[in-house]
Amino acid sequence: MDNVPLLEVKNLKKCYGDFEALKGVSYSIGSGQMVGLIGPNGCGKSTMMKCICKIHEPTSGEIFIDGESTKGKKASALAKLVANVPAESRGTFGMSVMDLVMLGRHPYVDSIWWESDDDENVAMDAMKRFGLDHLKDKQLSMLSSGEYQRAMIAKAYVQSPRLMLVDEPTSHLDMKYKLEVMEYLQAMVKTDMTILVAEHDISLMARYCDLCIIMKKGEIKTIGDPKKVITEELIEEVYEVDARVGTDPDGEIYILPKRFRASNANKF
Ligand SMILES: Nc1ncnc2c1ncn2[C@@H]1O[C@H](COP(=O)(O)OP(=O)(O)OP(=O)(O)O)[C@@H](O)[C@H]1O
Repeated sequence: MDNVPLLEVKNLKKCYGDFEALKGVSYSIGSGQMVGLIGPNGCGKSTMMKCICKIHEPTSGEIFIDGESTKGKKASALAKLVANVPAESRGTFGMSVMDLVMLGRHPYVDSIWWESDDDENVAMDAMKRFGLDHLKDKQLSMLSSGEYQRAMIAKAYVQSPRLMLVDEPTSHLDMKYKLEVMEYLQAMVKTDMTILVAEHDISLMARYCDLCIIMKKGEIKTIGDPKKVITEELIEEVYEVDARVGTDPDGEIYILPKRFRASNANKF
């Protein structure tokens, strides 16, 4: 099924009561791509991800992953296709890094037996890949934000999904760990996984994404190569700020916000 998109979203609508958070969104993306979901706070990025992994049921529309509709799919079957890394919100329960990563194997675990040695080997391999082996027994509550983010991504990785959804992975991280997380995501994309990542750091997205989906108020404004579609005009239209979009000597673009004209702070 070579021509089947890895993810196809067809006329997706999601309402919370009377409020339309997604207003009939359609797009498709291929496999082995890093796709950035970009847009202002509240534009519907997390809602989109929650509909794709069925944390929320869409109000209408349909989603296909690798040609299979998510409608009526059991959670365990869906979890073999799509893994979700939510925005950081730590539970306070006393789970270790190993416990968390092993949770990612649950779609593969027989309902009667506990995880097998194979599951444990997969988890250990993931912890090595993500530089977590020395933290195996550490409580999640004691991890730095960078370590926690790597642990969450390792948990999603051991699900062996075709599609990984990653919501604001770098929001608590310094510049070094932002780059590190993006490098890990890029390494997984090279194994033919598709990653849909929602992020507010547009310069980072422009650098790492093959494609970006720019949203505003529950709709898609544009989809395309970030180096082509991210312009000063687009930033002004979507974010209502003046910004400079420049190109560095390596050909990477960067975005420098300058002014929010309609800010209430002006009346302060
Ligand atoms: N469970 C919910 N019940 C009611 N309204 C919701 C719910 N979840 C989200 N919303 C609303 O839907 C809109 C989209 O929210 P969503 O979290 O998808 O935005 P977002 O683009 O991910 O924002 P951010 O960048 O701030 O994370 C917002 O107006 C939000 O208040």
